[in-house]
Amino acid sequence: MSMGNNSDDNQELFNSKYILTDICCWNSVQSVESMERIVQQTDYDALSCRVSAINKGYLPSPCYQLEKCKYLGYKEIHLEYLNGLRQVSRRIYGKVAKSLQSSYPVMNYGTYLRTVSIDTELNGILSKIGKEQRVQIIDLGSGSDLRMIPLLHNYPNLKFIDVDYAESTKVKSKVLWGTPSLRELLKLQEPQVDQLVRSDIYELLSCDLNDLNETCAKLDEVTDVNIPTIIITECVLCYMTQDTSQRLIDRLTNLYKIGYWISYDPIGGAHENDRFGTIMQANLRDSRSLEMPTLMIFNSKEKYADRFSPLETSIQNMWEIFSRIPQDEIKRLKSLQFLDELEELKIMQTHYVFCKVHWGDV
Ligand SMILES: C[S@@+](CC[C@H](N)C(=O)[O-])C[C@H]1O[C@@H](n2cnc3c(N)ncnc32)[C@H](O)[C@@H]1O
Repeated sequence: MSMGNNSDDNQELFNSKYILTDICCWNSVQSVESMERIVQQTDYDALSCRVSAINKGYLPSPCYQLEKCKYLGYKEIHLEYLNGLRQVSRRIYGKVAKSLQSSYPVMNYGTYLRTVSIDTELNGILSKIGKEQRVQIIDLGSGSDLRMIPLLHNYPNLKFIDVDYAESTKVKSKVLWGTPSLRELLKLQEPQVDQLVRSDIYELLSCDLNDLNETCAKLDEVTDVNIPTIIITECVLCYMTQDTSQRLIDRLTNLYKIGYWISYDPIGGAHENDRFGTIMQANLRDSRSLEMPTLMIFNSKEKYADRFSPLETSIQNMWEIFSRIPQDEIKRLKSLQFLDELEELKIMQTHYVFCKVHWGDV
């Protein structure tokens, strides 16, 4: 078994606490809403988790994000975005603020781990490519993520494309445009009626990733298939079906000649006594009518990575990544909040994976 302690007691703890709050921070049953809207709302959780990790000092990480990635103004960018969001939508801001109230240390650790892992990997790839040749990042299901801002600042040869449902991109577009500092950092042009903000270095695309033709047609307009391309799916493939996610992977890894894919997702757990995935699915279904169709299909690291076969792939669970954090950084993390649930952190983080894929040269 890959995940250590798996007792019923621990699973019940998860049932009552972490699984519910990790993905689903408010409890209203939303059976009347379409699945698209329900999935789209998971971005508010991701944003509130990030803001919580910033408020408590987990992010930005001095050794990973500041020293290695040279991210400047990380906290300020997020607080400005949050302020902008309050102007654009009191409803969404209220949801984000509400879920901030239920942020546990294990969740802050989880947000820290996923964020620094992706940022460090992105920085490593971009440094390897250098600043001479053009490169592009496509963040599929980007939600409110703001990592394009420090990356675009540090890499003048980079173009960044954020992709999400129309509702998400509309809100993000309004917030970015309505916040002068962010507008300036991204060199944004004023959006035309019914259009999204854009600039030479940044594109915000609205499309449903399940609609492959629409997605490829829109990407075709703003990307170059011949330059190195980094694709990010952070907590996104888990909301798609096996078929549609596989078709997306196959199509994009064929389309872009030189590519890197960074994917982060939960996995259900493969051991026969492992109830993490089934409890998570039940909680999501009951509390939000939300489905993760492949959680139990790609339930191990090996099965998750297999989706990218035969490409060069490496995959780790987040507990493995946690175990390699330098002692100084661990000491810093421990000073932020009292974490008495190390076993729970281990169970949770062995059920999240960080997958890196590469194809073509460079
Ligand atoms: C849990 S949030 C993660 C947001 C961001 N990647 C992050 O980690 O902060 C999932 C995001 O994926 C988007 N998403 C999921 N399925 C999608 C689809 N079929 N088409 C477009 N966006 C999708 C949602 O709208 C949401 O913004």
